[in-house]
Amino acid sequence: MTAGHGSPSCPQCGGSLPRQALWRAVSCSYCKAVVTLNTRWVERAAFRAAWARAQLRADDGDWVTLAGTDYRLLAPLGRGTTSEAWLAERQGNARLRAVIKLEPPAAAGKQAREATTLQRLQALSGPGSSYFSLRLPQPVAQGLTARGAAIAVRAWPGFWGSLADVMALHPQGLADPRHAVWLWRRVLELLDYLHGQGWCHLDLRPKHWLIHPADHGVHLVGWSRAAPQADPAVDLQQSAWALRAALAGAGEAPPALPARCPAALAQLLRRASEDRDWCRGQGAAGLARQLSAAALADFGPPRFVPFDPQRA
Ligand SMILES: Nc1ncnc2c1ncn2[C@@H]1O[C@H](COP(=O)(O)OP(=O)(O)OP(=O)(O)O)[C@@H](O)[C@H]1O
Repeated sequence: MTAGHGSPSCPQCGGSLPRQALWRAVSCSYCKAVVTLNTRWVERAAFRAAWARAQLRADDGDWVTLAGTDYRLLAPLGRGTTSEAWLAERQGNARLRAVIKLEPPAAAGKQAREATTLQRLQALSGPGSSYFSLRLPQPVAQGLTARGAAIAVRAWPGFWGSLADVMALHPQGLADPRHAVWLWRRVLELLDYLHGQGWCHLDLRPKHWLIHPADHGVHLVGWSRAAPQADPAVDLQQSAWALRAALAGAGEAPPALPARCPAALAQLLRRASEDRDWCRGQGAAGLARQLSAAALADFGPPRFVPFDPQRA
């Protein structure tokens, strides 16, 4: 604490300090506290101890080194045909929770494409970009590791599992068709933004829908096939098929909508999944409006229906 141009004073007892306190540590002659007023001064021993802690690598557990940085693998999250997704923690000074997808080395090219796509999606600017950039995967690193090709994205808190995981728990299909409404609405909102920016996802299978039960959120993963200047109606149709499958349950091909799915929602899902030209005419925003109207007709005014993936 300095009083203008006067002599500095001790922040602990208010006693006056020698001027050297402005650039180095001094001992207060009144209260004996070791004090410096230099905000850029760091004690060597404390800095070294902090640096050593940041470099610490426990010997237990699983590790991968990706793009020169160590990641500790914390828990498996899911599996694809040849891939494993892991919750991981980046080590070092800037710790970060990430999801790492490990695949055989031959997938490196596909993962590089996915990383480039994700960077381009994060760089989009326009109405809604700051909001939707948080709902799209944020790439952290990509490259080869000792365990194969890897891509890391920031982890989303609150994620439960994929829609495919929900379906595996419910071979008879979702018991409450009202959940189809928020699931589809979340994806249509994202598609409306994405299509408006000229991009399509092109692989909206249920395993790419990540579910956040508490806030009725859906995040999309699996961006390796995404492309600019494609037909947005493909995404709209695929999203409708994914929901038909979730409502119908396993073993139905093509998924037949069960009797518990009420008329307006069933008719909309049938049309959207089977009529690509109609989807193109509607666009994601048009489908979202149709969904609101169907939900009102079938279930009455909107209300929050808690989603428990175990009992849905
Ligand atoms: N970012 C993520 N966060 C949480 N889980 C994820 C994430 N990415 C993937 N997963 C989990 O891993 C599973 C498999 O992932 P994905 O479908 O992307 O792999 P894949 O089928 O091998 O790859 P691709 O779809 O590119 O062919 C997903 O269903 C999901 O459970």
